[in-house]
Amino acid sequence: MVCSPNIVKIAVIGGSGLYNLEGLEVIEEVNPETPWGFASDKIVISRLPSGNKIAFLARHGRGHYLTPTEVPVRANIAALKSIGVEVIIAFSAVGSLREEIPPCDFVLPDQLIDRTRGLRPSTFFGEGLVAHAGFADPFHAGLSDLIAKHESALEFGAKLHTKKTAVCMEGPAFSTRAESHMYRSWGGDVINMSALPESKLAREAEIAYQMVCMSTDYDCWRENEEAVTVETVMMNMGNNGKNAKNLLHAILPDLEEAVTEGTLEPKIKGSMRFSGMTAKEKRNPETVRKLEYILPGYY
Ligand SMILES: CSC[C@H]1O[C@H](OP(=O)(O)O)[C@H](O)[C@@H]1O
Ligand SMILES: Nc1ncnc2[nH]cnc12
Repeated sequence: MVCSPNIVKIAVIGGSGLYNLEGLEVIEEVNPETPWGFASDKIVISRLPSGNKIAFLARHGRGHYLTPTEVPVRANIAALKSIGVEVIIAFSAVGSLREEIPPCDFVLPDQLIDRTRGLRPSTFFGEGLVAHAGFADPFHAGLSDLIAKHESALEFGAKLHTKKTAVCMEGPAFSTRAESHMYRSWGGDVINMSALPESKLAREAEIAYQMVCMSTDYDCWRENEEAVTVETVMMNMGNNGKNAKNLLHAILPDLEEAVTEGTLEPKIKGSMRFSGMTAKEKRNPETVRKLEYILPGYY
């Protein structure tokens, strides 16, 4: 029997080098049309040993055909929300801006610097409905703590670093050396092209979101060292992909329990309920209708 997909609470977004979850029984693939279009690829729903389900979405599509700027992030988040997702673990290949984060180490950032350039739709709001999400802490502390407990699942001598700052740049070209030095001076620890608007849209959709960064290179700030290339990134993606799966399999039992029992803190569900600013009579009915898809009954 095919179960209803409408109770998949945990999702994984896979980035560069992580295009599927192996070793799980795939139940079905879904591709809902959201008010913001279709997701990057079909969402693959698998059964966990416990009987619970998990959703997987390849950020750039399976086969990696979307640039970071082209990823339909609103559709991705809305589609996950529509199948019941409450928690997202998002994997991302990152450049390291710190000596102590070598390639193959993992990082759980707790802060974020936005260096995207306004090319990506980055909110579900606007067009006749103004609302503001709290985003002081862009990642989920409870999820981060839960993941950090499983550092020992990492192979190849990889370490897991917590409470770091990620920089999200536009791309697709990598940074200049001057930019890389600037990000270090700003306090950036790792850099990618994917943390935004993904984390922000997850917050607007009331989904608990933690990015798991997998270091692939030292970007281009090290004097007299070769700057990052796709070749460097690919070289380390094999080990990182294996460790991503190791980590995921280690955290899932705790994560399933926390999600089932509703013990993850802080609570994200309900955080948008009083976020709206627009007077009822001034709200655009079309926008209200679209928002019903992610925040039913709120506006
Ligand atoms: C392949 S290097 C640049 C690319 O890698 C990261 O992708 P993802 O976050 O999906 O793993 C980074 O954000 C860039 O998009
Ligand atoms: N150096 C880098 N800059 C931006 N995104 C990246 N993803 C992996 N390495 C990166």
